[in-house]
Amino acid sequence: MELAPSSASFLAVVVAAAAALFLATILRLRPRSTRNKYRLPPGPRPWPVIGNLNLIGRLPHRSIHELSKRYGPLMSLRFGSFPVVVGSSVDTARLFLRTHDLAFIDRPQTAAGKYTTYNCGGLFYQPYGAYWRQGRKLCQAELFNERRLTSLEHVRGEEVRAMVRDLHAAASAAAAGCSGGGGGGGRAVVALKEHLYMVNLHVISRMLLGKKYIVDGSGSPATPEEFRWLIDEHFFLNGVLNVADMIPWLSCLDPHGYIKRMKRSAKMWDRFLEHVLDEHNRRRRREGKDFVAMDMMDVLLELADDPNLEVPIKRDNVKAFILDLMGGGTDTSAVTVEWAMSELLRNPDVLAKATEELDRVIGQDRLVAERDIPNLPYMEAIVKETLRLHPVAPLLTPRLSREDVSAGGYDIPAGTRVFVNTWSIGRDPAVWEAPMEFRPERFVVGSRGGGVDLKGQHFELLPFGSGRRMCPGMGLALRMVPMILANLLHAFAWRLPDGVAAEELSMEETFGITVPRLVPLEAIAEPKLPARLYAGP
Ligand code: HEM
Repeated sequence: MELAPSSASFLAVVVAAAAALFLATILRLRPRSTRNKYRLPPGPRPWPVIGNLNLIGRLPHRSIHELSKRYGPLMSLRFGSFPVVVGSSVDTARLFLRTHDLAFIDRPQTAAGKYTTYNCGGLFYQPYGAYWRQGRKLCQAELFNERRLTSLEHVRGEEVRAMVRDLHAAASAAAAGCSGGGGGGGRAVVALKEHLYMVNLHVISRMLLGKKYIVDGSGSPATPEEFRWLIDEHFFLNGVLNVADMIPWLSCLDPHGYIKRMKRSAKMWDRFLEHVLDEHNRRRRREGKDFVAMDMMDVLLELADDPNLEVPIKRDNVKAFILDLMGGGTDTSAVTVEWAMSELLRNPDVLAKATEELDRVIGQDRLVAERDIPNLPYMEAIVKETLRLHPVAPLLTPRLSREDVSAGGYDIPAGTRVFVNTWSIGRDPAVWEAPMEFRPERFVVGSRGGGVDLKGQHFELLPFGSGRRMCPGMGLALRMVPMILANLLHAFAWRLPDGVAAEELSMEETFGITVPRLVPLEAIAEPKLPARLYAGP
């Protein structure tokens, strides 16, 4: 939800003009009735037209965190025409996501949903109802159940080994001065995020589409670079605070140019998805009666032909579904591992302990396999600690109340946008000792947080949300993130480029639907295992 500086000044002009023009009328027409009829949670007084948008900065979770300190853990805001409620404590998170789960299960419909996901045709923007339930069931049955995930362990193993191979090649090239090295004094400086994107993209691509589509020379309509840009753009546009969503009469002006960008990104996605869909349809036609569905796209296309389906699936729904899952499966885990590596490079003691655990459990003559993860408790604690301080979606993703609800002594009217600030909860000194310190030890069995998991049952740690709408990809993410991280640490010795002190490493964030590092992490990777282990799958 970022307001770019130029857009912000344009917004200021529009808003000032609008406010001046409409002030008198609006003040008369202001929804006093809402305030009178409902006992809303406390919050700052909204301005006409803009509501409290003037209080929300470049990083909304931080602005909202500051406001919550003043107005309390259950707070009312107004974004343009829409009422907003924010929960910033364990108790309010429980109210929204467990006690009243069904009342807050919808999502607001936005321009991004309309333009970038086939008119909200996938899972993410879908209102609660038969179609959404059918989609979630399908995900569980075809992709994310334990049996299916286990059967695809070899796919994840191969792609992680390929990532280690590619990183080794990039590090060697950088060390030899052949590519974007520099700053490492002849050492191997690598841009980690690119590798993290690709490993996640390849895994989700093989799971959904049966093969890797985004590889050079594959005939795909998008190159790896274009696709990475497309995913970044998609996540930015779907998280951005688009003022036109909040002040509907501004939407025809498209004040920030976001809608134009959404249409452009949608076109590129569509070209890619049509290519994949056509390829799948050709095999179906070729194989006729012998056709067997091999991947999620096949399953969806078969369902699209099924006249008995509870809610019909159309071609655009197939594409929207795949798009939501490809986006969800690529960016989130990459962002998490990049934050984990940033924290480890800032905390050499933690890095040393993680390395010691890997050396002891895995040894020096193999890479880490998925089945090793349960034997690496410190690694698991690092993942939890990373997601506590750097939840990928700090405000979860916006929910919408379907009915009037009384919660925590206040009223929350139907149609209110609801956020849970997990970023605040992760920093709450009433919940966490020394909350600003990166201390995985707090999650090790026997310590106070030893029993806290991140699967939506413990409201102090909710990176995947909780309740019926929580992340369906959690099982995959909890396999990918520790597996990638463990192999990065086991296969390479890492340090910051020469001249960058640990305490100087920037930890600035940028905001979209996920919150990645503002500046991609660059670090020196030195191989430390026998050469044959870098040969790839
Ligand atoms: C570290 C990794 C991940 C994190 C932290 C994460 C987090 C989240 C969160 C917070 C939500 C919103 C939940 C809510 O509204 O309460 C969500 C929704 C979603 N996630 Fe994830 N996610 C991750 C990985 C994945 C993966 C790997 C996939 C798919 C392959 C995925 C697919 C989705 C989808 C489709 C939704 C929308 C579900 C719906 O609205 O019904 N996510 N995720």
